[in-house]
Amino acid sequence: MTPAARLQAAIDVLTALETTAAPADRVLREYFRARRYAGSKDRAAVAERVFDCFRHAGSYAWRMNEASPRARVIASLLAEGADPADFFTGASYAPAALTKEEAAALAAPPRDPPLHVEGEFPAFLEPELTKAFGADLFAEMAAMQPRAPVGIRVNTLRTARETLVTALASEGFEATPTPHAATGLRLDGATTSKLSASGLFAAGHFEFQDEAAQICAALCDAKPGMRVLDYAAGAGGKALALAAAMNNKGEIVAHDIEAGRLAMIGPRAERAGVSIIRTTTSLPPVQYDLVLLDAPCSGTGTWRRQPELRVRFTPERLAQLVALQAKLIADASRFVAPGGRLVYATCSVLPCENDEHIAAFLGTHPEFAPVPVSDRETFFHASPRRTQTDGFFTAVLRRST
Ligand SMILES: C[S@@+](CC[C@H](N)C(=O)[O-])C[C@H]1O[C@@H](n2cnc3c(N)ncnc32)[C@H](O)[C@@H]1O
Repeated sequence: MTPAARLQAAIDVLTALETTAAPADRVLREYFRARRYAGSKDRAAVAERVFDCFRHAGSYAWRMNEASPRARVIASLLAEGADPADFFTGASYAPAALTKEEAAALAAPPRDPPLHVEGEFPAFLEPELTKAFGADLFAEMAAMQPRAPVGIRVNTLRTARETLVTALASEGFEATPTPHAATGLRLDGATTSKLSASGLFAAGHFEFQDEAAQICAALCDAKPGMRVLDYAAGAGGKALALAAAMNNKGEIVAHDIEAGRLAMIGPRAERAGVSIIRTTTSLPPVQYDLVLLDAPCSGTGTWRRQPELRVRFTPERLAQLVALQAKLIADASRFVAPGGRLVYATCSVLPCENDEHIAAFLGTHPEFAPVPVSDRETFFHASPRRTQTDGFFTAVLRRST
């Protein structure tokens, strides 16, 4: 593909993403499956451009007075010091020549951007993000821009962290132990597709999981022999981490509203050597030592990995999620036995999805009290800037009676 054809491909993919809720990497895969002539360098260049246009969606649209995929791709060229007119020529496979309006926008001097454009976040989130980060807002938003490193969780049922570091090195992967999670490794230069092709992955020596999610699993303090309910287990990322912490002894009930997600747990558990997880979409009224609610959320903590979420998120979706989370906390809490713990977690950095829910829940459920996560913090607040992980929240609550 010519450089100009790659730009047209990026415009096509960004346009397709305007009418689907599918993740950007899946849409990219489908786009190139139908275009076998594109080589790996073409695919990488188009993907890089698409993600860049999501990471900088606000400032690119501001620069061009227009948020269309084409306008954002033009602005992305400008940002890298190229002249868009050299590529937007209308030649075969190249994007159509610049319009008069586009040329005028490019010629105009840059205007001072408003706060949300400078911080590259949706305007409606400004109050929430300001509440979350205060004076650090811009620094926090800047830390959410670069691509995240690959994070893996060492499966201690199969191997030890040091052993896996050595084994990965022999396959050409450089892995560094994570500072906070005892089971974590960080691989700055690797890709998930290369790592998942490794025999070590097939043999269940590791799972893909960011350090923040591993810290959340550690805060659950799951012990061998416990009875555990993972109330929104999805494909089982946390349930598998809990099973390893429990040394595969005890019982984990993995519950979710979506049977399709739960179905992914079986093969993952088998690979990991885990036999204590049972999946279900309906729960009898039985109580557990530990109930984890890893709630559906905005995913604002994962913007580094899924930059398209910045553009796709709406006030209506946030309101729906907040209402659902409040209901799920109350629902999940009924399954906690006296003396047991409820752990609430999200990969969101917004107080309305995190601390505010817990404050409201504690106000109406005096039988629950927080168990501080450290000497400094009652609840765990992670962010790329604070903890060099994804953004994440965890609250641990103990039930007295
Ligand atoms: C953040 S994801 C869970 C991720 C999972 N714990 C992991 O570590 O891989 C949230 C899950 O909540 C589930 N969910 C949404 N509404 C639900 C409900 N009413 N009851 C139970 N689960 C629900 C979704 O299907 C989704 O799998």
